[in-house]
Amino acid sequence: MTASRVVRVFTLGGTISSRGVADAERLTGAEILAGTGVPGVTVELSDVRRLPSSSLSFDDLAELAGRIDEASADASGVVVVQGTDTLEETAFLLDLLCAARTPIVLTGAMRRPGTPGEDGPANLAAALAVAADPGCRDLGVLVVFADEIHSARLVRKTHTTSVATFASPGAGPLGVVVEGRPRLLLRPARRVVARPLRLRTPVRVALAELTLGDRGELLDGVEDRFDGLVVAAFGAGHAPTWLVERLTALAARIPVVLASRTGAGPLLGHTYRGPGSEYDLLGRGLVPAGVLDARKARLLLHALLADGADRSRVAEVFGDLTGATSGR
Ligand SMILES: NC(=O)C[C@H](N)C(=O)O
Repeated sequence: MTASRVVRVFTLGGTISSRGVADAERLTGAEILAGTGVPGVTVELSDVRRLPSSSLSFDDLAELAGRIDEASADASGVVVVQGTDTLEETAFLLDLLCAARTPIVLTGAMRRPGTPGEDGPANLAAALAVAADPGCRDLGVLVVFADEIHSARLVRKTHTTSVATFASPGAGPLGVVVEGRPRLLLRPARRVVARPLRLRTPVRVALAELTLGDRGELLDGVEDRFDGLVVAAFGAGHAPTWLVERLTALAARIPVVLASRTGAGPLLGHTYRGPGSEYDLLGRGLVPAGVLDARKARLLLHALLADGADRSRVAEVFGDLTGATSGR
């Protein structure tokens, strides 16, 4: 008989814990997990927060990252149960902050407990199976939802209500869970950062999406209010010609990362060369987001600056993600 594997579960709240529509009607972790057993897996449970995921903070996640690393010393894996609204961001932030090599799996639900076809129990069971599987070590933080296994680096919430809301656009899931067993299709090449980052100092990083006819009013004074900026530009990294000087001036004051508002595909700086093209903007000191979408680029810039990175380190880390020439 094989020994049972221990999976440590941390709960933060979200729809999976919502008995009703009021915040006060949240279930405890034990209530969420009641009836969701996976053969051969022993669950150890900690209720950490009971919040809608839109109200989770960097401090909440930094504390959780410490607890995950501690728990990973003697558990086979970790499951974080939370709301889906910010799950694509919390997963990636934990990926940057955690040292653990055991599986760290985030999951939640789109349908409240007790509603027809509630998805919480199935998502939880699949997450526990992945967290307990030694074959899922060293994959970075994972999101398991609707029987798919996604990399924190690529996953996005793509639908307001669908139970199949999580997808990795342009890449697809790393694997699937079939009849309770994880099946990996791909392995990520390597970690985004070689060592875990620490949120040592408070920083502010803004994300500004460019839109048709944008005159850039939202960029006014950004350099005085924020320590860094991510611009979600058009297509493969394009801005209107009239914003080029403004973006150049901003990049001279604070790190400015150039990402795409499309939400998928790399930003490498290889296509157009005219004014406002990504080639032009990267030559003016903006840093390419590479394979990261704008939200994840914002989290990486935030974590790097909070860890004490200077501009050259920021350019180096993002440059490594692109394999392309990074900004000055
Ligand atoms: N499906 C969910 O969990 C959404 C919820 N509002 C949350 O993110 O907390």
